[in-house]
Amino acid sequence: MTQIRSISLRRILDSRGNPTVEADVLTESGGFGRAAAPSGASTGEYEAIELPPEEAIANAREHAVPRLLETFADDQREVDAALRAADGTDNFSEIGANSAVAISMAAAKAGADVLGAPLYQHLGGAFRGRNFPVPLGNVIGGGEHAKDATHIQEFLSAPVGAPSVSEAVFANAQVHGTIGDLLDERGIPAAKGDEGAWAPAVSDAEAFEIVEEAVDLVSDDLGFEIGFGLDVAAAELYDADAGVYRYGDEEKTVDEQVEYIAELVTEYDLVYVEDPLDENDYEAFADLTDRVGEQTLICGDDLFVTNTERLQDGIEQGAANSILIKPNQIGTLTDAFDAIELAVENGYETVISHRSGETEDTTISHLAVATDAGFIKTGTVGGERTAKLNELIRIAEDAV
Ligand SMILES: O=C(O)[C@@H](CO)OP(=O)(O)O
Ligand SMILES: [Mg+2]
Repeated sequence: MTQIRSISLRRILDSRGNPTVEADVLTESGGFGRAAAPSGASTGEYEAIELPPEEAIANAREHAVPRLLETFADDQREVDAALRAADGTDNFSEIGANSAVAISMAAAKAGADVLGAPLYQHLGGAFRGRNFPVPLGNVIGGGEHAKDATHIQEFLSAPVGAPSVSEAVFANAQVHGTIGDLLDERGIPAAKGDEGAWAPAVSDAEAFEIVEEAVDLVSDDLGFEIGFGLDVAAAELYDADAGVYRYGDEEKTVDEQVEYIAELVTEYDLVYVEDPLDENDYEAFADLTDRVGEQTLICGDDLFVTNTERLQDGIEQGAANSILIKPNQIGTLTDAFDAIELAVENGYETVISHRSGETEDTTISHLAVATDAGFIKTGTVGGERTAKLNELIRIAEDAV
């Protein structure tokens, strides 16, 4: 029997040292699942609401747990519908998206446990694809993830030519290490940001130079293609009152920003550009996609927030050609699956992603394999990042 017998919720630490919600789900027959909510720093305006963990836990215990005890852990849609019904709002502001996503993911793991299947198999089923995602590895970053570093939030190594997941994961680590050496040679001290990427006090232009050199060196050494991409997180740079993007003292109009990104795509052969424009500017996203969408992936993170309605608007307007999927942005695995399905139907690439505040939870690795995602963005080094990368390596070994 997969009926849920009990749900325990507790506060645990995330990678920034902040409290977050962990859920344990136990079924009647002894199936067990445990999952924890991640947390963003550069959060999108339209994300589901994360409540202070104590409040989220108290509200979920009162409103959601009694309903969930009538559901079955292997019926993910039923579990997630019960979470939505218990919350009663569009954005999980009653029980908190942090409680919701932790319970949703823990229930999926309990369902898999009862069936004796790995999570990727339970979620993906017999007809899932046979591809593995390319890991996008954050190697230099700043923005909201590190003070006094680059304006662009993330420079992402993308080993698109790697023959296997394992080689791709190690390639990203080598790019990260090589950048450490290059910074050393230039006498640039660098601490690390929230996701383990180097956070040197260099200009964006110098970061481009260093990342390009590092991916070329590692690509030559390993003998397969490694490109790179960006998460601009442009909503954080955008000054809505003035209608300009601010890079420190320098500013760019919307048209200049589109031009700047299009030039970067061509100059560096970027394989991926996330949130190059503000989260409310579908039109500029469409303009940029029109210009460079054949050459690269233009990905909506804060733009779409894993939300099917916002993605539908983007599809209609031709804004972006890929979507970042973060289950905690929307609150449940069902909602994340629906967003993936809509994206795939419309030819949008999917990129499954971690948050800057993370735990050892590895659900996103399974989600990426289950849904045949083209990419997974989950950092390069640091225990909460390697937990997901190492799980990906294990899944690849298991799935052959
Ligand atoms: O912007 C992003 O894509 C994420 C993850 O890299 O950052 P955060 O979790 O802070 O929103
Ligand atoms: Mg982002």
